[in-house]
Amino acid sequence: MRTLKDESLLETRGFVNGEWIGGAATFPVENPATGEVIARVADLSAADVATAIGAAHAAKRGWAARAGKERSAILRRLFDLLVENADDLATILTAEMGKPWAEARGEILYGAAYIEWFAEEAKRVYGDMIPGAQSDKRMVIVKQPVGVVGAITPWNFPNAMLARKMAPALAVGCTVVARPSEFTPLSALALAKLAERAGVPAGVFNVLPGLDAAGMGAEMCANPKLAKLTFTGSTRVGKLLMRQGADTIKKISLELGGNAPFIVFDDADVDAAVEGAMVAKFRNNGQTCVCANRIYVQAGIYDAFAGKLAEAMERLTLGDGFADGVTTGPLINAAAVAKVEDHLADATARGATVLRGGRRSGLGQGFFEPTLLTGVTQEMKLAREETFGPLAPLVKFDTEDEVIGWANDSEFGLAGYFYTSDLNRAWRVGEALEVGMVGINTGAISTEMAPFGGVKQSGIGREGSKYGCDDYLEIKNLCFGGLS
Ligand SMILES: NC(=O)C1=CN([C@@H]2O[C@H](COP(=O)(O)OP(=O)(O)OC[C@H]3O[C@@H](n4cnc5c(N)ncnc54)[C@H](O)[C@@H]3O)[C@@H](O)[C@H]2O)C=CC1
Ligand SMILES: O=C(O)[C@H](O)CS(=O)(=O)O
Repeated sequence: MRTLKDESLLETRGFVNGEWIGGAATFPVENPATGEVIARVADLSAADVATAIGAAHAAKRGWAARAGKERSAILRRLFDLLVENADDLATILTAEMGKPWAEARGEILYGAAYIEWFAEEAKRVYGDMIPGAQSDKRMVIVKQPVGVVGAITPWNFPNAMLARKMAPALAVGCTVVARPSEFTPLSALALAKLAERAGVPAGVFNVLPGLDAAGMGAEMCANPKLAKLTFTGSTRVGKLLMRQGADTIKKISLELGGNAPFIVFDDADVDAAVEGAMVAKFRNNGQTCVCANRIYVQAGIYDAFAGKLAEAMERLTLGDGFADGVTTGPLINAAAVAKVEDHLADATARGATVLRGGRRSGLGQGFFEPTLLTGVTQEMKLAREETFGPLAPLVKFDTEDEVIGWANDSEFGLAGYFYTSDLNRAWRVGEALEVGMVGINTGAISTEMAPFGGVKQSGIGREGSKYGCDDYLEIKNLCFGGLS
């Protein structure tokens, strides 16, 4: 790994109640581009999670009692530290996750933007005053932090997905026990290191790496001192956590899998649609939950779009994320490559044609060539399941009604995209797509300023935006009577 300006940011211990602690053992973190072990990290346990929840529970009263402006100032300092250390944080992120360094640095700034946003929201947790139902009554509606929050996060955005959770939680006065993906714990531990430096008090933000994901998650779901669980990851695990939390009626926020349709109508600006598809499909090497998973192109422009997209894909340069000029890194692991190959094999066996790519790269185990497929149909796996990799499947359609029916024919409903020059169609299709977020003539929809989340089996709740604190607050009615 590249040398860090501040080597202390490469932290391998867990952070519990303001202390850096080791585990009974350690586990390796590998660079997905090279297979090199870049660090061995403390393998904490479900028992350690219980200890951390106890510490977070003990800390919550004092943290909630601080003025929002005080919490705001600490989060603002954390934002400043993230920006100041963005280069080192990007190096750590690229080393453990594989995305190109420039994209990793962009993620650090994206995660920091959530912290900046909620540093401001910390000062705006407003309530209401309701006139009494009787003349001697007045009702004051206050919003209070839910308490201890468990956060379980994925490997594909190891900084931003945790920042998107801990920022609103801390802003409103909650405390957090976080468990990052075993593939990418270092970015979360570096965030904890900077949170400590920013003045986040002991017990308020805890980060516990560990291999026993199931046991650590089960402890969060069962522990009565934990009020809420927030999870980003697969729909499979989200369903499991929801079931496990039922016994204690855990409040839950879920950011789960996607299967985004990307629709190009005959009246679209084809060049703009191609650029949008390059962003929506190949950002993070196709490893985002809002990636275009299906690309529907209307018959009149199908051949033109396919040819231009194939040409644009030549700009993608596969390689080690630390190498200059690389736009596309490795997939996270062998299982991810196997899923891409499974979807590709199923599609070609059912009649799809590989226009470009279609095989592993000679660069190493995690590298797969960005692939363009034509002749794809709804029956193929890659139209029904989330590929989470660099497959661009083109499906030809004839009418608007037909493509909306296909786009909505999914148990997922996170994001969708379409290109058109017809304003009436923009409203019709935007309102018809059964998703939480729609890109209209753009492939880039993610920002801290807008609510992020989905419908159907893509999740519950929204992250970011002026709505982003709601999931961390309870509403209480203070009813004053006997007034004269
Ligand atoms: N909606 C969204 O914002 C996002 C959704 N995702 C989805 O996540 C998936 C890819 O990310 P992965 O990390 O592979 O997902 P994953 O669901 O396998 O893992 C996510 C996290 O859950 C943990 N985990 C796994 N099994 C668990 C269990 N039984 N109990 C508790 N925790 C458990 C993992 O260690 C990891 O930290 C894709 O489906 C993708 O769509 C990923 C990022 C964002
Ligand atoms: O897929 C994810 O992990 C992120 O939610 C994608 S985004 O927020 O960068 O769009």
